[in-house]
Amino acid sequence: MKQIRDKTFVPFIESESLQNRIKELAQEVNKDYAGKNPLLIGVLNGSFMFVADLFKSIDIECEVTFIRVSSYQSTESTGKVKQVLGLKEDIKDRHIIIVEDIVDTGMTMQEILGQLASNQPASIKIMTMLFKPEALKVPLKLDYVGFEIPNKFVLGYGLDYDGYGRNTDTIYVLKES
Ligand SMILES: O=P(O)(O)OC[C@H]1O[C@H](OP(=O)(O)OP(=O)(O)O)[C@H](O)[C@@H]1O
Ligand code: HPA
Repeated sequence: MKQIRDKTFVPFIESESLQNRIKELAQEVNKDYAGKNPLLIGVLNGSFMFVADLFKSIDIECEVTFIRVSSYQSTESTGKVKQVLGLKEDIKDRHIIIVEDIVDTGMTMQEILGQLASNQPASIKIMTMLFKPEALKVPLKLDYVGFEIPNKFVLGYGLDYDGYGRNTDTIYVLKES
């Protein structure tokens, strides 16, 4: 069990399962993007651990960068998605893979997609480590999904509760009271 502020979390996805799945996702990228020099765009903060582990298992020519968007406070979405910040690279005619830790309502990803698509990339695909199908509020095609999970608040391996709890190699879920 793990206590973060006022909430208790229990183990949900162990490190070994996570790492095995990440290696499989990297193999898919190696196969799908050979010779295409893709640009991985990680969405900060949550994706930083996932991107780091994924990137180490990608062995084709490939670049990585990060953008920032913040929409969550506490354990519920505020529904307000801010602007995408920090993209310095020219993505025109590039093959883009957006890498997220989690797609929950999908609002963040919808906003990112819209803003990146307006820069005329050659292609855009989405990779997310976790996906909550029951929480999705907007139509989204997710190209690479690590794990589909129930609509429960999760923590760890980059995911936070009010900024805390990101620093674990296991993913935890909020304990039912
Ligand atoms: O599908 P949605 O309902 O839009 O939620 C997903 C977003 O929420 C989290 O980010 P958050 O805004 O918490 O910022 P953080 O990555 O800095 O923790 C997560 O990293 C996604 O970006
Ligand atoms: O379940 C979650 N946990 C942490 N951050 C999140 N951002 C969207 N959903 C979640």
